[in-house]
Order: sequence, then structure tokens, then C-alpha cells
Amino acid sequence: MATAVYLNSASSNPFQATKGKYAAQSVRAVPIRVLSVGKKRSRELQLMVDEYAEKIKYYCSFEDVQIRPNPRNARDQRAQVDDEDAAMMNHIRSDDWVVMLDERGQDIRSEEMAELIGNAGNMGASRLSFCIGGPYGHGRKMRERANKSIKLSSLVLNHQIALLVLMEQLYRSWTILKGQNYHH
Ligand SMILES: C[S@@+](CC[C@H](N)C(=O)[O-])C[C@H]1O[C@@H](n2cnc3c(N)ncnc32)[C@H](O)[C@@H]1O
Repeated sequence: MATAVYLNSASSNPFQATKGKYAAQSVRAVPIRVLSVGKKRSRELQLMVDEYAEKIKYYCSFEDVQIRPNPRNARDQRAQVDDEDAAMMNHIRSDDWVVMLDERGQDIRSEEMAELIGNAGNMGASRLSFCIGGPYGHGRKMRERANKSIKLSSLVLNHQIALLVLMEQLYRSWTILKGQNYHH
């Protein structure tokens, strides 16, 4: 039977062996993908993304999917967003659990992000897809399809910065779920 992941402070359970702030959770590791619209990344950014990807892969399968911006060289913003939206939707399956990254999304804490990842398997998701939009953000199809919309900050971030912050938070989430000594 599915059990929901609720994060309680490890100190409330003295029998739980853990070095971190939270007790280790037993979770089904659902594969994670990050879909992001963006031009070719700088070498420096790619190195940092790869570094986090390797860390995340220690816990679950991980894929970094890049989507070409403005794939049909549309002249106006609306058409560009629609084309990027369609390209992103092509990568999403019906049983994916889709998290849209958006400056107007729900403000969540790192512990809530960890719960989201920990509970994905219990919700019947076969895959978790985190989606980062292009220069003008997400289109209508993505907004309708997303199971959840979250913000990383109240500031608007460059998509590459958003990607890096997301990668670190995915890694952080897993260390929280495993009760490891990274999150304080
Ligand atoms: C340059 S931003 C697009 C900004 C645009 N004003 C919009 O309405 O989305 C490119 C992408 O980065 C991500 N992003 C930027 N700031 C963010 C934030 N504060 N929280 C979450 N995602 C953010 C979103 O996925 C966004 O679609």
C-alpha cells in the first residue's frame, strides 16, 4: 500500500539512525527529467549541471532534456511560445507528473520539494518532469497540463540560473529524503 512521505524532524524519533536533520525515508525512486528551453549552454554552466546530474543519479534515474528555442523561427512572441510549448509537450507522456517552473508559481520550501519527489511514486507517476520555459515563459498547453506550478524565487531568473537552482534543489531534496547531512 502507498505511504505518503511526511518529513518530521529526525530528533522526534531517537531510534532512527541519521546524521541529518530529517529521518531517512523509504521512497520509490521515480525517474526525474528536466526539460528546458534554451540555446547552447556555456561550458561552465554545463559542467555545473552535469555535476548535479551525477549526484542526483546516485538516487534515481535522471535525464537532462534540452529543447531548442524558437524552433520554427517565428517572428512574434506568441508564435514562439506556442512552438516551444508544442515542442515541450512532445516530450511529455500521459503518465508523467509534470512540474512547471514559473515565476508566478507556488512558493515551496525545500522540504516540500522533497515531499513532492518522495510522494511521486505513491501518486502513480511513472516519471517526474520539471519544465523550464523559454525567454517568454510557458504556453497554454503546458499551463493546462502541469500538475503543479512552482516558483524558485520571487525574482525572475534567467532560464539557465533557474536550471542550476532547480538542479541543486533536486539534489538537496534527495539528501533530505535520505536523512543525509547536507540540508541544515
Ligand atoms: C526568462 S524566464 C521567462 C520569464 C517570463 N517573464 C515568464 O513569464 O515566464 C525563463 C524560464 O525560467 C524559469 N524561471 C524564471 N524565473 C523563475 C522563478 N522565479 N521561479 C521558477 N522558474 C523561473 C521559468 O521556467 C521560465 O519560463
